[in-house]
Amino acid sequence: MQVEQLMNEAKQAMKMAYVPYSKFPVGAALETADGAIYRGCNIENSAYGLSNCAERTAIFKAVSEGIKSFKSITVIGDTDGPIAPCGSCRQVIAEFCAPDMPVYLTNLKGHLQETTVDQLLPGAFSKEDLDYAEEQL
Ligand SMILES: O=c1ccn([C@H]2C[C@H](O)[C@@H](CO)O2)c(=O)[nH]1
Ligand SMILES: [Zn+2]
Repeated sequence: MQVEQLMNEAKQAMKMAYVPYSKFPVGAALETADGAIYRGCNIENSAYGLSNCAERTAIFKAVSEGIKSFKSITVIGDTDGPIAPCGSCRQVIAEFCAPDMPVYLTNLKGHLQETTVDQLLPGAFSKEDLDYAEEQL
């Protein structure tokens, strides 16, 4: 799918954000291997720490429906430059997406930064680390 279309999907998702505390809506559009789109928004809670980011909402929606193969993720917020995903989302993206998968970071001004999963979180802790430790037992 064209990046302009992905940005529009993410922008539509942003409208669904539940952000009474931060008033900072974020939207994400996760493109599956089959070309389907899972939208995600941030969903906050009065117990602030329970808030879920847009990126993780999109990924958890897809994974909960049995989809674990992805082509790209696009994230949008009303930031000065391209939005920066938080550390938790970088780790969750690294869990399900290939290191070379494109990540499109955007904002309402239309700025676009194309990066990759590995660039977002170099040296991510992963399942392979756990597998290795288990082999040593
Ligand atoms: O990439 C980002 C950055 C922030 N947030 C959310 C978390 C919280 O709801 C609000 C302010 O941090 O924005 C996201 O959803 N994605
Ligand atoms: Zn996050």
